Amino acid sequence: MNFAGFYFIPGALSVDEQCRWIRESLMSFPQPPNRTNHNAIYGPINDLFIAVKERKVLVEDENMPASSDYASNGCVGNGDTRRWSFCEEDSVLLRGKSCKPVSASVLLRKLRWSTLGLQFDWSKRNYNVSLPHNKIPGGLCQLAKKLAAPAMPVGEEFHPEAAIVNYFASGDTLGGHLDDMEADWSKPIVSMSLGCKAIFLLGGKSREDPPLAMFLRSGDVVLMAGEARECFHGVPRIFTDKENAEITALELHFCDENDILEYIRTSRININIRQVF
Ligand SMILES: O=C(O)CCC(=O)C(=O)O
Ligand SMILES: [Fe+2]
Repeated sequence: MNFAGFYFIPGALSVDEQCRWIRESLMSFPQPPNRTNHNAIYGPINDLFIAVKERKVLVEDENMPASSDYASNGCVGNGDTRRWSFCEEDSVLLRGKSCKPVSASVLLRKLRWSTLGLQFDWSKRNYNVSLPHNKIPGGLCQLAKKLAAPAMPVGEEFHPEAAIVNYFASGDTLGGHLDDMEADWSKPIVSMSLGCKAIFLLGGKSREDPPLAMFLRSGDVVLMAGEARECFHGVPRIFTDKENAEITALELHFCDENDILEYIRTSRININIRQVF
């Protein structure tokens, strides 16, 4: 099989870099205008990770009028009716809400993806350039340019325009797929692995081609360019048990940050960065 354009760079990220991008993936990447899998149900959610630390719950408030005034109060909106907000769990019990509150920690556990830069529309499977968005954060942009260099056509520079952050909890998988919504396949996808070890399968151009299996550990980077852009790939398994997760260095780093520590012990984060046009 032809795997030209596939690069596996083990240990490309230092432990400090891994910790930085894990922290950003939890605290800043899910922030609006970036969208997450929770948008479809709750609208944009602000400061999810702070709400986890503060043990808050998200509740629906039918009486809350549609108003941008509420945004500054940490309330969140669904479309143009701002109905969901983080509250203290006790205050919800006192108010006797009919709607079941959802704890911020459950929402964090169920966070499956967030999108940075140009927003990917999963329902239409394309980039929706009309959705509000920020540029890819500067530090991530610089890192992606540096990492992409070996897979770039001579004399060209990688321009990161969009990124998808995948969050894997124990038991989560990513089925075999192609990333074919970008205009220019000669540019690589830069894919960073953080947290628990995973199995990555790199198949061929047909779903029937038997895949090559490899482990991806925290700090490993994969580049997919050229021929490899046309190869099916997926993540059938992550390892969350102590012996196989291989995250001891991360655990030591996060020993004073209990919420991150608890999260990463049973999770994998993948950040993949793309040039769209
Ligand atoms: O999680 C990974 O390593 C791969 C992610 C991926 O293929 C994707 O998001 O398109
Ligand atoms: Fe992919």
